[in-house]
Amino acid sequence: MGRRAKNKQPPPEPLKPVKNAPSKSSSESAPQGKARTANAQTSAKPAAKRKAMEMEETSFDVKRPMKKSKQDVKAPVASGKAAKAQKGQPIKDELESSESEDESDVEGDSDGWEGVADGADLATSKKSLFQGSDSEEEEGLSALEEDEEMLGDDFIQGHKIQDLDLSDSEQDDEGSEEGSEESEDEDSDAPVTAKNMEKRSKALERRARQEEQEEVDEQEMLQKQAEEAEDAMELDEEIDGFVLPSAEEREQEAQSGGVDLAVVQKRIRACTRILNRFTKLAEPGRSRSEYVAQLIADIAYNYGYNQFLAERLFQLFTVNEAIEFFEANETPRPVTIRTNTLRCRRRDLAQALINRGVNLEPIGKWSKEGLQVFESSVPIGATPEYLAGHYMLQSASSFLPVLALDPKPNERVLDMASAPGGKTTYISALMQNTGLVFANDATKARTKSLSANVHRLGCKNVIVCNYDGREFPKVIGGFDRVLLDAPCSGTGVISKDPSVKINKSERDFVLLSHLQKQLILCAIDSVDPKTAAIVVYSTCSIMPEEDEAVVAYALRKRPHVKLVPTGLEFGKEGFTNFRGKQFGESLKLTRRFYPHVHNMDGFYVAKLHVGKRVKTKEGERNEPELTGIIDDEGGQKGAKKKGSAQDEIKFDDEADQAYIEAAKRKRLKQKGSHGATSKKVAL
Ligand SMILES: C[S@@+](CC[C@H](N)C(=O)[O-])C[C@H]1O[C@@H](n2cnc3c(N)ncnc32)[C@H](O)[C@@H]1O
Repeated sequence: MGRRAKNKQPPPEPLKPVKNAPSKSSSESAPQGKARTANAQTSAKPAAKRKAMEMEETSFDVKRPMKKSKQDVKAPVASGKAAKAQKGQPIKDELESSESEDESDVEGDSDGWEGVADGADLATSKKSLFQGSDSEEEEGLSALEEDEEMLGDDFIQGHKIQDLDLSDSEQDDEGSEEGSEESEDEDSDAPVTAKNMEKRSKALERRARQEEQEEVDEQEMLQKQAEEAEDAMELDEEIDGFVLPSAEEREQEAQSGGVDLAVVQKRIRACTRILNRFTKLAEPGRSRSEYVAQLIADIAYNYGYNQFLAERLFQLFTVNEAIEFFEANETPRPVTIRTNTLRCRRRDLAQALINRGVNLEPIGKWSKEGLQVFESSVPIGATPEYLAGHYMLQSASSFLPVLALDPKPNERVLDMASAPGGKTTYISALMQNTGLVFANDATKARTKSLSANVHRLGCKNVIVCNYDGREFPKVIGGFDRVLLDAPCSGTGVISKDPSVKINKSERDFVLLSHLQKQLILCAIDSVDPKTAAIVVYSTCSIMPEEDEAVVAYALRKRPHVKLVPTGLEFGKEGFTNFRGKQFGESLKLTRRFYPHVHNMDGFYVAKLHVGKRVKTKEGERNEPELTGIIDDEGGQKGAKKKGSAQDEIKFDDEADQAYIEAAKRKRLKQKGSHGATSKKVAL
């Protein structure tokens, strides 16, 4: 297939739960140590109807080089099929042949959306999709030359089908038919006349189609129920002779370097089932916590997490949901791009990319700029359109904080931690290149890619700067809006960066949470106190201590700040409490996004309204002390600059007392070894 790349996942369907088609790896064939599907039955098939509806709602007008008749247009509904049809084969044939070609590629095919191929295949595909995303011109140009060679008959044939799917005019026709449906139905008892004959026959056809669909739906439902009952029976049989290992046996197992993955996966299924129906299925005398401990240990082993993180993540969900979450982290999320509206319109970009052999469709009706790429015969990070700044490779979830921020033309906006600039350039575009965007990042090296993106996308209202975010508002303040897309642990993006599975410890979460608390207060203090100002706080972590705990802290420390609705149409409510920690009812207004629910990277978004400042009793601001810059990997990088705003800041939060003590001890120790040099604090 050469440079051809595939991304067969369904698009993000944030409004309805989405289950990823699981990787159907069998324990026999996968290599030892590689994470495997433990609970294939937890994944559901995506519904073709839903996809088709979404596509109709969000499709746009793309020119059709070879227009088809209206009948021809009816058949293809889902772009998974359209993707296959790129080679010019009739869609049905292509689907059939694809099923026989690749057995592992199954779930969802019958719905018109191909399931996800095995993890390794997708990982490779995704890599090739992104090839050249560093904007290396040479690679981009050679890719272009290859592309031009590819634009032959296949391209034109594929194009016909692609266009049919995306046609607006067809949609319009459908729309007008829909609109007249009611009146026709009302008249259905009236005698047939020459005048109403056509309408009546159309109405009958439509009704027949509807009934047919209902029948199909019912059949599918019955089939699903039967499958579930069968699965349940199989599972019950499987756990029939299941004996939970004792603590000693677990210990022995660990010392011997672990057991066969097939055994571990079987145990995961058994423990999940037992925990769901504990009183009926548990062994007498064994406690729930014993099963939970075994399940967490097995999850860590099967999916390759350290025990600490597996446990922390497990605690966020119900048992079944936890398995779905860990499973979802084993497959990449859909590849998405954002149209740079400063340079082009989405439909023109779509047309240009389709002409190059890219199969895509709108991301969903919640975004006017997003496109999901299903398949591409060219590296999506090196097309001429990419190099000309017509789009940004950007994950769907990272659109969300900017949508919540909702920047307006002519405003002054601060993007406090902005490199490499996905959100900055989006903000700039929404402001139509007016006003001012301060794009700051503490890591100098990263400001290079930030500047490059700002230039490539033609953002003329952006100023790039390189400060520790905690130096604001001393550097400059009075902003209308501030985005703090905070440095975080990345627990939401494990499918993208699997190193998170093993390189995070308790200490990282403590340090990050502390830095995030410092940054959010500085973000709040950087807005103009006289105007109705907005701060959006976001992370690509799903850990409450980096999300709700940080926002709750800011609300406590800044009584003039209130949470407001994010304005995002989907997402789960933020936690109001977690494992004994109370965050407050208003935290419901914040939003959580999960890979297994929304088919996006895990993300957290909170929108804060900053009112007039109230002085505390002491007439002082309560702010935490500086610690150091945390880089993307969560490592400590630097320290505060001498004489900066934070020199006077005192930290006084009881909740972090233990942390302060530890920091003091460390500082004293450092002083001992480096003399009196370190007024800079580096923990
Ligand atoms: C999640 S990334 C930001 C991604 C960016 N908003 C985007 O959309 O492309 C977090 C960024 O925070 C920066 N950072 C880390 N510590 C910082 C600090 N103390 N002040 C400002 N930025 C910081 C990192 O260099 C990193 O680029």
